[in-house]
Amino acid sequence: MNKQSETGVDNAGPKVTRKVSVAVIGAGTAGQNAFRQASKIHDDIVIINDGFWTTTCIQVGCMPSKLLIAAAERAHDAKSSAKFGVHATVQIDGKQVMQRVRDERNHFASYIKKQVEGWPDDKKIDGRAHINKQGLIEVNDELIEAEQIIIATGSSPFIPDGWTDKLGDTILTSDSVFELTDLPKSMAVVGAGAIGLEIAQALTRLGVDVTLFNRVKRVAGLKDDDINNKAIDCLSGELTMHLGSEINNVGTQTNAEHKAAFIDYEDSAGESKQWQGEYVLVATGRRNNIKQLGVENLGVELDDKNRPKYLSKKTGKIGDSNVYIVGDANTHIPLLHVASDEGYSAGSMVCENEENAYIRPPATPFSIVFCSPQIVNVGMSLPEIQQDSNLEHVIGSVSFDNQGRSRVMGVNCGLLHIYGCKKTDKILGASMVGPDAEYIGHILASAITNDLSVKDMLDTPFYHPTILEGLRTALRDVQHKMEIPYQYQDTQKNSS
Ligand SMILES: Cc1cc2nc3c(=O)[nH]c(=O)nc-3n(C[C@H](O)[C@H](O)[C@H](O)COP(=O)(O)OP(=O)(O)OC[C@H]3O[C@@H](n4cnc5c(N)ncnc54)[C@H](O)[C@@H]3O)c2cc1C
Ligand SMILES: NC(=O)c1ccc[n+]([C@@H]2O[C@H](COP(=O)([O-])OP(=O)(O)OC[C@H]3O[C@@H](n4cnc5c(N)ncnc54)[C@H](O)[C@@H]3O)[C@@H](O)[C@H]2O)c1
Repeated sequence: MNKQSETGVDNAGPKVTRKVSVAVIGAGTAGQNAFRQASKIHDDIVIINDGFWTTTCIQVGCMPSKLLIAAAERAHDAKSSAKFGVHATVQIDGKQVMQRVRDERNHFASYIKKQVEGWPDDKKIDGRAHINKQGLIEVNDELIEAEQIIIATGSSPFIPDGWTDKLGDTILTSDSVFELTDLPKSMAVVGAGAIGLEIAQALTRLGVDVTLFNRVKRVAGLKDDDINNKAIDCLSGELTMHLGSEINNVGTQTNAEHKAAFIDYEDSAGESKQWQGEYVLVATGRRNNIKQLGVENLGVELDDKNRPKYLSKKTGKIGDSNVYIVGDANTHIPLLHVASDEGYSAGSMVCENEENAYIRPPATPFSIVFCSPQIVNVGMSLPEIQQDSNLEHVIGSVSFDNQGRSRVMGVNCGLLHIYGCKKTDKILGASMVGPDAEYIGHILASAITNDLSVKDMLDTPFYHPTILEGLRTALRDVQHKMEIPYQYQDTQKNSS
């Protein structure tokens, strides 16, 4: 990877301190997997990481957010049990809630720490890497020449220009919110993507006065309008949302000796308003950590959104170079299981027997937002399907508002759309808001990955009474709309 030796240009600068077969930059999920895999073959390998060695997912991402949601669900169940004739008094100890989030997070982190501690010290470098003009990796006082480089530098919260200064210590992101030692009284959450929705609802359920802002009338980036509208409908019962609002200014002001954050915004009707409260959690998206890294010095071209061009979605390889960009760093699908698979594949690719490497196929697109009811997307989105005129599609649908088991459990709000292909009897994709969506999503993802037909799925048993029977109703609707007469039986309509 040393451009100096390729070009023959003499470099009067510092000398290379080590030469390695493989350098992994970033020790999150993707980087650690790549390192573990590549270490099976290569001994001259190095992994460089800036910050904690325990992964974003465990430290500030998936795990602490789900721990907060777990507490919120307990509070919600207790508070909403009166309709079952069960009356409970709920007292929320904010300090204990936040302490458990961190204690359990640290418990998960300790396993990763232990693994990393087991790696030889001379293969780990704690520091921020930069790739210099010669294509060499600069980190601390080292200059490393690597034959192959795996970049797994992850992503960071995006904060709109100037907000950090204007909001001072009232600003929070997902990197800092889980470090709060107590639950605040009030909070604005800006951004109704996965992060904003999950945290806003959890904190609301824990008694925080939360106001959620989003500039478009959409939650969780839903692309199917009916599902989006249903999600807004289900969530708005307990969550104060200003969707389609435009934030014009943010800042702090002192009222009666208390410092408060404020947000000046125009609501969706165009009326100017102000919100005031204790904290502003900025959840306006994440950006890949690549801009400052110097990847252009390795010949990697980035597009105007900092996405690497010529990226193999299977392996993270960039064109025919010896550079791999995996996990959130490549922005392809910034989710944990994808980072994990991509790291594994890149780690296998840099091994000598590349041809025999097991490369996991790109996963079927699949995402879950753990708000309540959950939001799930699987396979192709509706706009993607609609753009392809060859895909003759039908939309099978089921409402969970009156679905048997959902109603029994008091979680009956939701809608599932399954996009079926008329020509092939296969499932193209699905979008859902509703109870047990995480399980329904997994079944659909498995069906798409394994190329099952709608008939195959309907020939498998659905136990009664389950929320999953709703999936069967939607599949039957798909089959009915496909108008494949030999498959559709009127009698099947009676599901319970
Ligand atoms: C609040 C939150 C909740 C989430 N919930 C979920 C969820 O429920 N399910 C899900 O699938 N996904 C979830 N995600 C996304 C998931 O956490 C990420 O997709 C995943 O952790 C990315 O892993 P990674 O290995 O690509 O990056 P990371 O784990 O971020 O690792 C990157 C590492 O590289 C280091 N680094 C960066 N630049 C340099 C440099 N120049 N030199 C050296 N080191 C560097 C970083 O410090 C970091 O240690 C969530 C994310 C957040 C923030
Ligand atoms: N359950 C999960 O799988 C999970 C959970 C959390 C995070 N994640 C990952 O983290 C990524 C980032 O999540 P995210 O929620 O931060 O980003 P996102 O891009 O999904 O959502 C950001 C939201 O902020 C809004 N927004 C942006 N700028 C705004 C502004 N100035 N004013 C008002 N609204 C604004 C956008 O319209 C969008 O709705 C996700 O794409 C996902 O990959 C996954």
